[in-house]
Amino acid sequence: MKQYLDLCQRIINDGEWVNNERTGKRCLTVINADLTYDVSKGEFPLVTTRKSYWKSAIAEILGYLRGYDNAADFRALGTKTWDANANQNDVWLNNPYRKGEDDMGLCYGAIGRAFPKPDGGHIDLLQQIIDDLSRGVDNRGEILTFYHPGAFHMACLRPCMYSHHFSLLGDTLYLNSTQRSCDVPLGLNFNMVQVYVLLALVAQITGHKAGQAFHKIVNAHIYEDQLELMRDVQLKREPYPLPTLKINPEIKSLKDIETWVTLDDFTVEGYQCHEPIAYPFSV
Ligand SMILES: Nc1nc(=O)c2c([nH]1)NC[C@@H]1CN(c3ccc(C(=O)N[C@@H](CCC(=O)O)C(=O)O)cc3)CN21
Ligand SMILES: O=c1ccn([C@H]2C[C@H](O)[C@@H](COP(=O)(O)O)O2)c(=O)[nH]1
Repeated sequence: MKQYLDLCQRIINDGEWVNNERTGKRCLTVINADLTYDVSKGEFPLVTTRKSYWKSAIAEILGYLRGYDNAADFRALGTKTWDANANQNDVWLNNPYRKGEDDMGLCYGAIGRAFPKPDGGHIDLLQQIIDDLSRGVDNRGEILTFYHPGAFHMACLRPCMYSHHFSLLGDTLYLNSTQRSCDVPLGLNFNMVQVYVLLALVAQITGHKAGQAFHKIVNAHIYEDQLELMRDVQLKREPYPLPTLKINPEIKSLKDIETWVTLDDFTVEGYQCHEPIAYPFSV
């Protein structure tokens, strides 16, 4: 929690104003932040200085792991977070590749579960990683990437947290996740939860202990219409102790994640938080 609040404060103290063409808004911006979550110690990084919708965050990462490319599928899992990007952005609405209502196009899991090969066909990057890790192999390139510049024109948004690199040391699994662009008041709330859950889940289904997750953020920003709420409300609050996350131990394979896992398989214990803050969202 401290590392999150420190980053927010750093943006306010040292950030520079940058015009963003896509959203038409200015963002107070810093470059480079490194956050660490110790999954082995159960340090679940849930923001306590406002109500944080952790179920929505877990639904997003489950949808990515399932290879979803449609906001309706994300809603069925329990999150509306893709509705706006799929259905309210004029550039995407006028894109000839958009397949209709709720389509997100070729991004996130739609790439990671079926990465197009230059010589034809696809690779299921996640399945390959799970297979390797399950037999104790780390080939030093266990990288789940959602980043495919050749598909950007066929997607509603480029992936923000675009790479997840798993490593095995003995029987402990580590994760390095990289994010190119980060909406600190809204997105990062979710992204911290997602990095933690990704390591915990993959460790569980591949039969390893979870170690640390390292989260690298390149462009960390606060939109101009979010600044006052962050500076004058959220940062004035004292954080509470971190809660803990429990994952159903019956989740044992990628197939389980793809077929029957729901948000009921995740519980958060001891979550004490301040009042919600409704930050404006930029489409
Ligand atoms: N500008 C922007 N920021 C983001 O964080 C973001 C995008 N766009 N587009 C793609 C995804 C969608 N994500 C989202 C979208 C909406 C919320 C949001 O509205 N959160 C509210 C309510 C959450 C709820 O009720 O489930 C929040 O208070 O956290 C958060 C993350 C993260 N990403
Ligand atoms: O997981 C996510 C997804 C998106 N974001 C934020 C970061 C930016 O504010 C926007 C994306 O805009 P770009 O113009 O494509 O950078 O969404 C996030 O923080 N976390």
